[in-house]
Amino acid sequence: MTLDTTPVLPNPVFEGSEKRVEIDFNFSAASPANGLRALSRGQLDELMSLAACTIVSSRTNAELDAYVLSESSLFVYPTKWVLKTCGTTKLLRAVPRLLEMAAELSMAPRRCKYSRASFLFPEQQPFPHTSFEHEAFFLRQHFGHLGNGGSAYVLGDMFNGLQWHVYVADAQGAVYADELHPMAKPTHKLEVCMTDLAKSAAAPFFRDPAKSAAQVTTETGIRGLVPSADIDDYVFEPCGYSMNGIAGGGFITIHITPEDGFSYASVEVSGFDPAAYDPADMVSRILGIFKPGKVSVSLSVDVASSNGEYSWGTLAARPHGYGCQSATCQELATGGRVAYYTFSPAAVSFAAGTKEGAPMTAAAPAKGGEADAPLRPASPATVLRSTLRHMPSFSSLPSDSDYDVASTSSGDENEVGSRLAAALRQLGRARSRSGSLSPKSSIGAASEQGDVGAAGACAACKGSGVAACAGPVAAAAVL
Ligand SMILES: C[S@@+](CC[C@H](N)C(=O)[O-])C[C@H]1O[C@@H](n2cnc3c(N)ncnc32)[C@H](O)[C@@H]1O
Repeated sequence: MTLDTTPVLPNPVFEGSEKRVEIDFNFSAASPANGLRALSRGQLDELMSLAACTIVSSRTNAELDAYVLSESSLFVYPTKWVLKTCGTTKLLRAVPRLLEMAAELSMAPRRCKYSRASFLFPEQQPFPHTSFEHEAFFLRQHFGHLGNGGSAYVLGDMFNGLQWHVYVADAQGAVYADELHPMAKPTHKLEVCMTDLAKSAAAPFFRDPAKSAAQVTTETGIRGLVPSADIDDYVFEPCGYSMNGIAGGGFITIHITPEDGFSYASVEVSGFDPAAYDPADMVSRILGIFKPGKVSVSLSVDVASSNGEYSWGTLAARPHGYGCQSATCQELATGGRVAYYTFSPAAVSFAAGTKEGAPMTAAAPAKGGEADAPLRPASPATVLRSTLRHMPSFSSLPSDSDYDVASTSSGDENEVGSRLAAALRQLGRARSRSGSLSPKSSIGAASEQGDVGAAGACAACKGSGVAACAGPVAAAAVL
């Protein structure tokens, strides 16, 4: 008799990995002075229900309104909308109605950026989050009139760690820092996604009725990440944690799924002066709290520097105890750039000469790491999830008219599904005809555009023995 040794994951599982959309709007003379902040609570509730989540609590200051959601967070500035949701939410379904509500305020979109890491359970996502291609085409239907129609990129290593997906469209095309209105500032963003949290690090995020959310925030070290922030924190029942911290025009937002088997945590630090903190130090402190087995770090800025040099978007040091699996830089067609890194303690083991497949005993645990830090070979379940996550992307695409998914916010999903199926059949035919990348497609071209060589010259990975490194990060990474 053969025993089936495939590990069974708890059911239901929770998809921690978030989808995030950031839309910048233009004011007009007829717009209210507070712009999008004039949207009523009823309107926000309607939008959240389209995205399939609810508002749990809120904080406000002179610059923005911040909402903790049942699944992640919403930030509303006068001209900027940032919605981040996880689970099986339908984030993009809220976009068409948001654009209608903004039009009623005489505001039109100027820029849209959508980003997300790989889903842990992609097969559970609802349309249009069924694939990055579906998401990108959905976005193109609504923002394709901006600038070049939008560009879509996939960064990172397909086999090791999460990949990072980015769609961006900007009415102005490439934007340079020295062309910005004097009052306007580029937005700098650090996003850290972590999986396989150490059990001891995940434990405080299971609800203890004797502890307040504020105690959890302080005792875990979360409060110390941005000490000046006004914090709105929430511990879910029986587990799960979300927080927003706002300070001036910047925010930190943290979301934690502590369940063993699919543990996940994300930390985003956005909108602060880039000189206010060192991203490498921030990453180290975050890893000290969560002690994850896998880490991805995205550093992005939304405009290009005038001379093409960037002081932001590189990590000055590799996190202690972690090795770099991949380092990729993507200059955005709209100006600005995204640098994306994946780290894992395993990479350190390889660097130390541990044989593949042998039990891993990492020489150096993560900063503040403990004996139970998850330094272990991938389990079959992890490999299965990784395989699902890395199903191949399209290498050529049907035309927009073949793929009209603009009306899906209220449309018939079956009909949309049929149209998609037809488009996919056509894609299959086109693919077998050409067998190569369509020149007009930017999706799936990340390795051409984003990876900057493979000569092993990446300072981040030098000597680590990592085969998957995309190469040097714009010659600037000095990990
Ligand atoms: C707090 S939210 C955080 C989402 C975030 N993207 C993440 O996973 O890091 C998800 C966590 O809360 C738990 N949870 C409990 N009640 C929930 C609810 N009503 N809606 C969403 N998540 C809930 C989930 O099981 C999960 O552990």
